[in-house]
Amino acid sequence: MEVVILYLHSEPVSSCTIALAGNPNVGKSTIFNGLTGMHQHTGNWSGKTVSLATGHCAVGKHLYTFTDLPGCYSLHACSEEERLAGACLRETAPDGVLVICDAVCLERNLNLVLQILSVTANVILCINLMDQAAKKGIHISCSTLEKELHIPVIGITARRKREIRRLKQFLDACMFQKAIVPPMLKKLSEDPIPRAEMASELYQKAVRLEKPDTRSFDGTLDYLFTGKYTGIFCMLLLLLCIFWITLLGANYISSRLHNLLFRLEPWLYEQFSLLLPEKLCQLLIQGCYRVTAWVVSVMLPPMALFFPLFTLLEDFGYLPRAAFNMDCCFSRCKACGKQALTMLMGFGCNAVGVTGCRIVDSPRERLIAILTNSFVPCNGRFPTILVVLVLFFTTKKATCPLLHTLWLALLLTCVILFGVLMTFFSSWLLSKTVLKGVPSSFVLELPPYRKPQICSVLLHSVVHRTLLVLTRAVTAAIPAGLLIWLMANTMAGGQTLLTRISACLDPFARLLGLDGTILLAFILGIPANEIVIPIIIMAYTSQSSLVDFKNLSTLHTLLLEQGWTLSTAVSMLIFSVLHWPCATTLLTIKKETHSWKWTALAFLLPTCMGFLLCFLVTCMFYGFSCVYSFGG
Ligand SMILES: Nc1nc2c(ncn2[C@@H]2O[C@H](COP(=O)(O)OP(=O)(O)OP(=O)(O)O)[C@@H](O)[C@H]2O)c(=O)[nH]1
Ligand SMILES: [Mg+2]
Repeated sequence: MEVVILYLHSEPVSSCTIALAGNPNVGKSTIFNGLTGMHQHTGNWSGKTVSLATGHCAVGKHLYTFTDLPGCYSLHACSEEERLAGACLRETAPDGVLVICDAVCLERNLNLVLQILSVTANVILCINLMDQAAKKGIHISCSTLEKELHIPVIGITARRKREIRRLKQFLDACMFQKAIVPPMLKKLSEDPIPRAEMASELYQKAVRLEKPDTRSFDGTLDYLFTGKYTGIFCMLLLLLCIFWITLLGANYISSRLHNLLFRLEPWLYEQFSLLLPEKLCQLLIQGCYRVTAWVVSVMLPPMALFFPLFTLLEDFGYLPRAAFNMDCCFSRCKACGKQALTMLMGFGCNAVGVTGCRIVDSPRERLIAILTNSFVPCNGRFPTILVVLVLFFTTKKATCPLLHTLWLALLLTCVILFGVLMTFFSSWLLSKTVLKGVPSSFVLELPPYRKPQICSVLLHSVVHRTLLVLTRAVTAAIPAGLLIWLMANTMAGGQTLLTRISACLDPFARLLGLDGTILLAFILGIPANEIVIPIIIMAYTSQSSLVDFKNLSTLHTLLLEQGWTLSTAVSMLIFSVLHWPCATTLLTIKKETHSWKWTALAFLLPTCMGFLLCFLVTCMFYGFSCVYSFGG
């Protein structure tokens, strides 16, 4: 067969659309972010991108619109992501398709390239991860592939900025040249068996292996991280380390930030009082500002540390190994092992975890994953859990701060494990009742370990992820602060409105080992969980606005005065893990399930379980106290 490469020059147009397609985890979103300056989620595991994202970039005289597609192994829709990617390529017919391949496993990736060629000829092939291939002694000849496939081919390392610039220039040079794919090649690409043979043939021609890939390092790590006994142990150890480092750092930053923000308050009050009436000043400063300052000082430091540490593990390729370790537990609950990944995403933010459930293919299992995502506490619930742990489960005078934080991290790990166990239990419960069915089989790809990009992880996690969550929390805190202030300052029948509502809720809350104020704080905390503790403090104090307790022991005394006991603290911990999801998560659940019925179940399931467990624990404490007093 005579090979003729023919690029037809078409009329230059000022704008064009390019879809980024490829197998999962080959660096499509990394390239998309590099080209458009956007911040799509990247990480070393398959299936992060679950919906289409669009971004723009100008090169020379042309404006390009890029679409980041979910990763797919084939265009024949087996999963929701594959259906979405296939539909985008076939139906929206972009001006060009930039197919990204992983240089380390090119043969498998070429199969999709050939399949895309049977749909469109406007294909540009980008072989990414050339740095990883070079490390493994894999040499790829782009010119051979160009000659064989009749399309432009470029090899890059997307993590390097200059390589992205090179890709832009390359795209601009090729986009307005139309490649003619020989009909023979197109025809062969349509049939799966000849296509696989052709992919293998192409691979043999274009790839030269310098040394055999022994993978000893990856093998040893996998032996540890996925071993029958060592896997779970390593997982717990890593979780403990993450919490320990987070708590150590957060303690220090939090207290400094707290001092700074609360020192600023009198000055702000003075400035505002020059311009506004006194009541309005109180509303703005003692209402909005105090709650916001609390949320920022308590929430920002742990998030700014937890997110980067978690992302480093994600970038390294650990997350799918953790999912692998938890797979058998999920399959025993008749749920999908991929749910472990969405559960891990839920630690950062339950709303993100719920959207991530799109990676679960079976609709039944996806619903289970969505409904149980809020059983693991998100970052917003950590402050409440931490305050209770510090006040009721640690010694007041810590001789060694390092050990004290380690003990606290251990307790926090136990609370998280409780959340994980409840996820297993509720998944099992759902699969035995409203969502009966057999667990589907699925393939979870364990990616190779990759060195994390420390700088970009820090930048991405701190600047984008942390600020995003914080902005959301602050947006909820400001109106909540306003509402709390108004309730605490509106008198009804000789009592403040806040006190009256707490009194109404009190009898029911007592059954759960809590009190009316705590229950009200959780209800008012629906917009953002992190404002629960500030509301409790405010309601407990006789002052008309949120107090700034100078240190935690002042708070401890305040809580003891209000009748808090060990039973209250345990119920508080249980209820912090098991209660309704926040407003953002509920809206996301509605968006994902398109059903108010499932959204209501997502609200009721953790709430009812929380009520039940709190009630049982309270009965137990009551029983113990009766026996003790009888014995005494
Ligand atoms: N070493 C190295 N790592 C890279 C390169 N390009 C991407 N990565 C890493 O590969 C991982 C996957 O990148 P993503 O951009 O999330 O991949 P994706 O194809 O969008 O993945 P899905 O959305 O899950 O299909 C990330 O950890 C990136 O940091 C590269 O050129 N070299
Ligand atoms: Mg992606």
